Amino acid sequence: MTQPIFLIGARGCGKTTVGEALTRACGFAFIDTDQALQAKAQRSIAEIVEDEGWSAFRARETATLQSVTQPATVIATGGGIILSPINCDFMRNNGVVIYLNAPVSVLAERLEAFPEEAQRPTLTGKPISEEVHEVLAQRDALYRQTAHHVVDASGSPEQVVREILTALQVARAS
Ligand SMILES: Nc1ncnc2c1ncn2[C@@H]1O[C@H](COP(=O)(O)OP(=O)(O)OP(=O)(O)O)[C@@H](O)[C@H]1O
Ligand SMILES: O=C(O)C1=C[C@@H](O)[C@@H](O)[C@H](O)C1
Ligand SMILES: [Mg+2]
Repeated sequence: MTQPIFLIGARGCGKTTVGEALTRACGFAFIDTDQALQAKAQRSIAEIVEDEGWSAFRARETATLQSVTQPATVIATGGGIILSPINCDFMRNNGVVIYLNAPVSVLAERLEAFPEEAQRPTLTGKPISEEVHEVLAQRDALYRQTAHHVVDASGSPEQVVREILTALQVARAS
């Protein structure tokens, strides 16, 4: 299989961390849309949002997703990639989409330990755990609708990689 693998899910579910580990396990290349977008703009996401607003960031995100997609690549996306139906259709039609699903408590704990505000400017103005709860409630159904596979992302990165590989093997065998 050389179809691109798209990792989707909430901030802190581990798309970047698990994506890097997954590439080592399956020999694919790795691309992260947040990192590619910031490198091209030569600005952080917080700076882009402050200068241009969220809708301009979202337009850049769609362009980035399309430009980085290629075979044999694991693509870690931004947490809000599913807000655009264009992105959802694009990922479903051009690869395998995996939702890294983790409970609010796990997400909030990780984000509180490593907030990385330059990449994750606030979405609601609320404290992290409140924001994670509110945003996941709005987006969980979108992640599920877009994904071909839902994987438990609350374990270690190595465990999550194993779960992804199992989901892909089961899908290939059936
Ligand atoms: N499976 C895991 N076990 C323990 N810690 C993890 C795991 N996955 C990620 N982390 C930690 O949680 C933090 C957030 O992870 P990461 O940046 O990979 O999330 P993300 O899904 O890419 O978030 P974003 O949507 O903001 O890009 C990092 O500090 C990372 O080390
Ligand atoms: O959840 C979100 O809407 C975001 C998540 C991050 O990965 C970045 O893409 C950006 O901070 C927006
Ligand atoms: Mg990330």
